[in-house]
Amino acid sequence: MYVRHLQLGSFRNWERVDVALTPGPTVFVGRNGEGKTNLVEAVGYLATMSSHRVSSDAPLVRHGAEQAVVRAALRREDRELLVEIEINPGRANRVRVNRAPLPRPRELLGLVKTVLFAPEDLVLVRGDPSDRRRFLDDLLVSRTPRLAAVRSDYERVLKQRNALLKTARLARGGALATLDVWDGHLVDLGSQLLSARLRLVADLVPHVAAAHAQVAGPDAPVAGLGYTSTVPLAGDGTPLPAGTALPDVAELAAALRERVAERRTDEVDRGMTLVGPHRDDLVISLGPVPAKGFASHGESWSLALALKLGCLELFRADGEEPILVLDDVFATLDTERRAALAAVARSAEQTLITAAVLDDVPAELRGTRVQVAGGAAFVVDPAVEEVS
Ligand SMILES: Nc1ncnc2c1ncn2[C@@H]1O[C@H](COP(=O)(O)OP(=O)(O)OP(=O)(O)O)[C@@H](O)[C@H]1O
Repeated sequence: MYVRHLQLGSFRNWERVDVALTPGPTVFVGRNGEGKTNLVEAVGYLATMSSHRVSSDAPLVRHGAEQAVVRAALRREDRELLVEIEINPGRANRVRVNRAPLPRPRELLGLVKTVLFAPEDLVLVRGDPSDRRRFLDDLLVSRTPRLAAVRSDYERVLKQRNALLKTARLARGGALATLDVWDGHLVDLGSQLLSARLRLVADLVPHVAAAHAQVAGPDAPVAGLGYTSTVPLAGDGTPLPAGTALPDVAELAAALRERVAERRTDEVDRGMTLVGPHRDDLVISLGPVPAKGFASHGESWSLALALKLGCLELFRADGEEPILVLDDVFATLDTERRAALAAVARSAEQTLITAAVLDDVPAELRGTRVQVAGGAAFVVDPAVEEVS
């Protein structure tokens, strides 16, 4: 899949911009603050309907405007796909696909596949569990779009249940009867989400390990993934060996139900839901030790990159070719890692790269260049450049 044309209106610093794109690598180059990342952020938004840099939509709308528009013509095999998104902070976004409005914007999720690697991804290794949960859930939804509803329903149930627990605490247990109903929803949706995450982590393990060996070299310790949960699981938090047998949804639901019952008094005391996938974590390890708190800066970078390249290979194993986005990453990588990433970037159907300094980008990726300057983005014709 590749973006053939990108048009933005009132998105970040762009009042209006139109860029025609081609398959293969494209480098967006320009001085700091010209809007290069904003362009690729919009491409990422097509896939996840969220930004890789901020957690809400408001900063995406140009100062002084009410809404932002992202419009992209994509090509997937021989088919054209036109995606139009109106970003309306504080109100529902509106999405059209091939000019037909989608009843629910989230129906877009899964249609456009991207793998985006950016400096922000260091939080996957060093950040909070919520950063890793978001990574897992975005990937889940992209691979299995029906899980978008499970994810958002779970979040809604959690909110309602937390509100009820707070009331229960204040009213000294008065609202507990209603809590049983919410427990049922929590268990039903939570076990589906948990099961899907465990499956996803198991599927990712071999791809991340292979990508890490490619990026960090064959002598580096093996990168592993595990999952730690508020629901007791066999081997909790330890790296999942390839081919691990996973519990099914019914087993997870029974375990979650039991745990919810055990923690009820604590939950009422604290006025919040203490059990469920919203408290879980993806554990990334390097050899025998967890990466968080142990891995050096360079090792953390390699792991974050391996996670993203693992996603790319996972999509490929599903028969999909996602758009690869590399935002501002080459300048921070050493020679070996640059070469490893360049090899992957060349293999992708489309790779969109941003860089402030062209020389930081490996020469084999510099073919097509979009100069970003003074509120405009224009493709540089190498023939014209040679003459000038
Ligand atoms: N909502 C917004 N409205 C207007 N301008 C914005 C908005 N959000 C961000 N900007 C501006 O967009 C500009 C460009 O941001 P961007 O991160 O894309 O730069 P860049 O070209 O990738 O720079 P760098 O090389 O430093 O990474 C910044 O000057 C920022 O202030």
